[in-house]
Amino acid sequence: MKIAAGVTAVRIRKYSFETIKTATDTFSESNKLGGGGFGEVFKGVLPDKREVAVKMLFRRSTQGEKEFKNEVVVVARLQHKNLVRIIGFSVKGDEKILVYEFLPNKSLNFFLFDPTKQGQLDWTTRYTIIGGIGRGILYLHQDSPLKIIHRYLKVDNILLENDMNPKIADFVMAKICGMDQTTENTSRVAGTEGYMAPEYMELGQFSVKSDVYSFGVLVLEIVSGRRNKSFLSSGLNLVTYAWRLWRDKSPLDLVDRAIAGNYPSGEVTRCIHIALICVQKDPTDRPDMWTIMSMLTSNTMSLPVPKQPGYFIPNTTPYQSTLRSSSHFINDRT
Ligand SMILES: Nc1ncnc2c1ncn2[C@@H]1O[C@H](COP(=O)(O)OP(=O)(O)OP(=O)(O)O)[C@@H](O)[C@H]1O
Repeated sequence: MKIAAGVTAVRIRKYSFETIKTATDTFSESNKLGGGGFGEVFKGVLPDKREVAVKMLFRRSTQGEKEFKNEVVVVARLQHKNLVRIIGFSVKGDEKILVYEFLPNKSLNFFLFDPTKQGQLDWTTRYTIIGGIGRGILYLHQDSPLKIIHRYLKVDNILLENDMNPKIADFVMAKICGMDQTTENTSRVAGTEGYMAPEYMELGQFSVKSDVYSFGVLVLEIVSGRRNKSFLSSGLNLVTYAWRLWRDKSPLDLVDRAIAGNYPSGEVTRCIHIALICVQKDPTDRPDMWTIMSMLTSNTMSLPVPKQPGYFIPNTTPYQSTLRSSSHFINDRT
């Protein structure tokens, strides 16, 4: 398959199902890297000895084919240091498979939330990861041949290279928008609890600003080493907790104990400040990714005072929702 991407043509290969089956040792449990709402991921070795990650979409998923084509078409056209690279795909009947470059460090969650590995993420590494994710999103929103809203940003979808360079993965939910299009609506709200902007969960409205919201949550998680949804203290999640600390003028209480005392307080405070600007309730108050990146890279640019953050508790949803796993949220609105 050859798909034009701006001036560059991107080649992705179609593999036979047998090749993929052999590469993954018949999708063996020992090769399984993980799985979520849309499919399972296995490590594989191609006949040319290249290590790959093979994503097999769930067969019975009614959205399978659509999501599959979406991911192939979208990812094949994207080329950036902070986006995972697609190598090929395979289709056999109902089986739909995507083949990606393999990243040996797997995803950010394996480091961030594991007490034995958190220490490997010193502040400099965390700051570099934040910058890389931001550059990846900026490329999607503005610099790539297409304007793309990812809609599925979360630590589990941030893969890490050996040098800890982050790469955004999982484009099953990605949406290509017209360059002048600002907001879209969907009747099928899907994503991960804790990362979805309130207007997306409540009204099905998504835009680049809903990705900005997810970026803000990611930054708070990277700074604190805690998951937004699992961190509940007296009814607070990470976003509301960070906001309260900010208001009480003690934002640094948020910082992960694994890096206690080992960070530049000014830079960390600025990151928390920027994250709170990203998670503001009203999407029009959230700056675009270009402005966010300018804020991150300049120490002199003045930052607005963040307004109250937005968040949404799925249990209060007025319409039927389906949780495919504890955190995976799909909401078909009628
Ligand atoms: N290219 C890759 N290289 C190495 N590991 C990968 C790669 N792609 C995915 N993985 C690992 O497989 C796991 C499962 O991937 P998957 O895309 O199903 O993500 P998920 O976030 O767990 O699920 P979902 O996105 O469907 O909710 C990831 O968390 C990651 O650790």
